[in-house]
Amino acid sequence: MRHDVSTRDGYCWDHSTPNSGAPGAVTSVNPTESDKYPFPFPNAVDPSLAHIDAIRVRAFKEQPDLFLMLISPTQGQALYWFVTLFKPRAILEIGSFVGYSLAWLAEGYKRNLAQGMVPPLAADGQHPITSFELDPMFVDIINDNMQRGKLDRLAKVYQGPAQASLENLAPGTQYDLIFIDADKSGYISYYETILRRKLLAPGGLILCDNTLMFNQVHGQYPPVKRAWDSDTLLVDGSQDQISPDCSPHHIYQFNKHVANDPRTEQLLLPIFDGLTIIRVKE
Ligand SMILES: C[S@@+](CC[C@H](N)C(=O)[O-])C[C@H]1O[C@@H](n2cnc3c(N)ncnc32)[C@H](O)[C@@H]1O
Repeated sequence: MRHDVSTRDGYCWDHSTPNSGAPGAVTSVNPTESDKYPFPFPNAVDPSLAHIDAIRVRAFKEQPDLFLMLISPTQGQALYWFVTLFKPRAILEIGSFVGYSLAWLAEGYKRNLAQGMVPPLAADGQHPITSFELDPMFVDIINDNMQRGKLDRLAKVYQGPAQASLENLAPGTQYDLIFIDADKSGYISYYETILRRKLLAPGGLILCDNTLMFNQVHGQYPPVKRAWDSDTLLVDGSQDQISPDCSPHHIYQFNKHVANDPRTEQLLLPIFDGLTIIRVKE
């Protein structure tokens, strides 16, 4: 399975395809090209965190058609850095799939715990990291992956539609870091609910994935030959126009919504498929 997005779309494509089955073992998207032009930077992923790749390898084996729903290893490391830099006490993820990004968040939290940078785990068993996932089958896989990685005491996944889960959070619940990576049609609503319900703690950050949507959200999202729908991962080469129902359109609307919102400020980091950081203006 090859994904040659890098050359066509001009991306720094770090979502190489695992194929050996060994955690951390990845092959480049285009071995010929990378042999000719070796990547001139240090390893994208800290080798001491390579064990997290076991989740990616497993997803590639068990859900090959959905594999590209995962954030990339570099993005995973970016999440880890956010957690270890900002030391959030409570984290929320919206859209978990098999728990790959969740594992990066949890590993960051684990490091903060070990260094005494966050309070010890609550005696009542409460988890510092909460994640929402719609698909019950994925919830089972996430639980298994969290147990395998010994992260199950840190992160708990709740099954159900994220909008309802957000509405059901107890009044006063707040998170220092919220990562949004579920259905793109829900982004504006999740963002608005977070602000309306004051779910973001003072000084907190919202991170949103896929805000470049594979180069399809620039300007007026010009016609493309390839349409990406993140919910089904459908690649439809016959499409000349992006449909108003598809993910690039939703992300375009979301980016515009956030850019025009005087309550917040944002920064789009062009890591993999775009990661937007949002904070409330003080
Ligand atoms: C892009 S994947 C998440 C990938 C994950 N963050 C990672 O990188 O490891 C999006 C996930 O959101 C879930 N999802 C879609 N619609 C949802 C909804 N309305 N509520 C909760 N989860 C939803 C999908 O089932 C899918 O597992």
